[in-house]
Amino acid sequence: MMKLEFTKMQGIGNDFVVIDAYSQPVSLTPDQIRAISDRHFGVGCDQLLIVEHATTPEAAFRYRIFNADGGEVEQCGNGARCFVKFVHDQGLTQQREICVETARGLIYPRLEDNGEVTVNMGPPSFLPADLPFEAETIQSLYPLQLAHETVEVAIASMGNPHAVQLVDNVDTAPVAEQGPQIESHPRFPKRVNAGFMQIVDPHHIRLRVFERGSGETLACGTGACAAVVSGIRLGHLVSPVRVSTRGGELNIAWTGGDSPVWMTGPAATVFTGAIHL
Ligand SMILES: N[C@@H](CCC[C@H](N)C(=O)O)C(=O)O
Repeated sequence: MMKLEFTKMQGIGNDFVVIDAYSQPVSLTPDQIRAISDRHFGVGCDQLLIVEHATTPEAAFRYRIFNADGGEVEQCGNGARCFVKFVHDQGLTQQREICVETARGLIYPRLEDNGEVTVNMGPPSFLPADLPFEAETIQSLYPLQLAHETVEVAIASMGNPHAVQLVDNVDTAPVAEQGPQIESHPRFPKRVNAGFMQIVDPHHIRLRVFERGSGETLACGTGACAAVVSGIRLGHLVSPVRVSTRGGELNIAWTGGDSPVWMTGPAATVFTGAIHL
């Protein structure tokens, strides 16, 4: 039996089990990740994050992201902010601006004086092949056939794939019914995160996200970036945009084109512990 120490963290209610594999070697199987993530039989989290040594000289750390279903994914916005707080609190670095390696390249989070974290999330992509999404042409909205209706989605990659639809009211949006259908729609061969965005005004949206591999979460950082860049591209939003989720608020800024998306928000430690695997 293995005893594994962990830190439980959250970024506006999107919760994480964070493992330090920088100070000692740790390797987990998908079954172990599912067991730790389980809310009844394990610790419980939306994603498990593993902090490791970088494999490239530019980066100070590498961090790997696993959904609660055990699958490894490319990017995680709320996780990136928790990662920065984690490496500071553990004394693994004194640097406030950190170059971090992820499965989809380098990102640059910065710990602000007020304790919030700003992350340069890199530029978005709207190319179907980058999600991937099966489409013949590049469009700003794509019709998607579901079991009982057709919805229109904007697609965006923030390193990980997102399909965002506009809704009149997020409180009554059919997230539980449509979320799983969109997540596993055959036109998204690697599945997708399904966002439901309500425009409040050009600088404010409300958002719910049914996440690939985790179900609906209280917030999704990359989902917030994808929703804002899609809303700007569709002419509904103007940067910067305040994103209200069920777990809290993020600020997202994007000046268009190949410029990076900037995300600012909080990150918090909930408790530390050890689990026997
Ligand atoms: N909660 C995250 C996104 C985590 C990964 C996502 N479920 C995926 O499969 O791409 C965030 O804050 O961005």
